[in-house]
Amino acid sequence: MAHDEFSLIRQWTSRSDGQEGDGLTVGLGDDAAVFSPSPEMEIVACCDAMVETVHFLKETMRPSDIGYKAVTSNVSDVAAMGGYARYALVSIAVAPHWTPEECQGIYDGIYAACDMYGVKVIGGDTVSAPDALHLSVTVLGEVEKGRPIRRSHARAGQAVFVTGHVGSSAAGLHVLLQDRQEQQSVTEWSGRWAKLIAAHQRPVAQVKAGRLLLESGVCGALNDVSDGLASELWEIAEASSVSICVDAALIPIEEEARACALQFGKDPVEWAFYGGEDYQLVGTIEASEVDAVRERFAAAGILFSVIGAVEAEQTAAPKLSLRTGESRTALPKAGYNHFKRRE
Ligand SMILES: Nc1ncnc2c1ncn2[C@@H]1O[C@H](COP(=O)(O)OP(=O)(O)O)[C@@H](O)[C@H]1O
Ligand SMILES: Cc1ncc(C[n+]2csc(CCOP(=O)(O)OP(=O)(O)O)c2C)c(N)n1
Ligand SMILES: [Mg+2]
Ligand SMILES: [Mg+2]
Ligand SMILES: [Mg+2]
Repeated sequence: MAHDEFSLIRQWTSRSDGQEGDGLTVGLGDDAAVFSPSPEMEIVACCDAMVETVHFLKETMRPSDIGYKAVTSNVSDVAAMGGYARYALVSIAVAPHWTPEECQGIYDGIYAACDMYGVKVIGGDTVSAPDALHLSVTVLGEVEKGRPIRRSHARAGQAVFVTGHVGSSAAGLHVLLQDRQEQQSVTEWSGRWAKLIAAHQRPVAQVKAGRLLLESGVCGALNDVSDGLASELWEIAEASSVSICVDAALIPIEEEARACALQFGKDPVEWAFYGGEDYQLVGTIEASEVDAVRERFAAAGILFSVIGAVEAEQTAAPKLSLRTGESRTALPKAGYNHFKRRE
């Protein structure tokens, strides 16, 4: 890119001009940003990166999708603590095969997601990279003091639930990668699998669900689904020293994902447990409060499915098991893992 980084930064981030106010005393443009959290709240901080070839290819994501999803995955982590996001810091390392226009597209997606979640971009970093684009986003959010929802707070007897559908993003990715093999372009896919492709490219963080769960006061543990349902449930079970049993028939899998799996000879339950990137919330609630929580979710128009139960830890029994009819099988601790790939 034959540009200097200073003019590029100005170009990409001009939408952050004049953003001071409402707790932000120094916005983007100085050495660092300065802000105060709202009274009665504490700060929630997280950071997720996206790397070309690992998290996306030019064939699977438009530039704006990359920016949008990088913000979403962070807002989703804040939602999984019961909080809401307020500020974002964006670090981008640009490889030579990315044009300034494509990078502008990434920022269009970043700002689109930030507008949607009420987040201000207050800083970042711009550097060059030799061979792949890296995008790292840090989000700072807020949650009521002393009330963040922890993944270690699942208790035996609680019900296990998940919001929305799981497995759709993996289905969309499968279609996109199939498409790539057939040398088509992402933009040509608007037909049959559009919903699944959108689930992969433009996931939605479940902020409202997280807030609702915090306000209910009956949520035990909570995680967001980035690596797959199995991995997230394992994390909850390990952190809480409990066992979890889920029922295969109760896993909310979209009709389109089932049809897609059928077409490509894949297993939709496998996508749900081991696919990842759904950014739904999975957690536990007091069993006696299931109906009340279900009603709150219905009123908010959010899909809420009870999928299993928390059990006391038993050394001989598996941490995570799947009930299919009368039989019960152990679910391995697998899912997306950066250094260990599933066959
Ligand atoms: N390189 C790192 N340095 C410091 N902390 C990290 C690093 N990578 C991950 N973490 C922390 O480890 C925990 C688990 O990370 P991760 O599995 O990526 O969570 P998630 O799936 O929710 O994004 C988080 O608290 C995260 O902030
Ligand atoms: C080209 C391509 N191949 C594979 C994937 C699948 N994939 C990449 S990373 C990932 C897991 C989520 O990313 P991670 O960095 O682990 O996020 P975190 O768990 O930290 O939120 C998945 C399912 C993808 N999105 N794109
Ligand atoms: Mg992470
Ligand atoms: Mg998470
Ligand atoms: Mg991960």
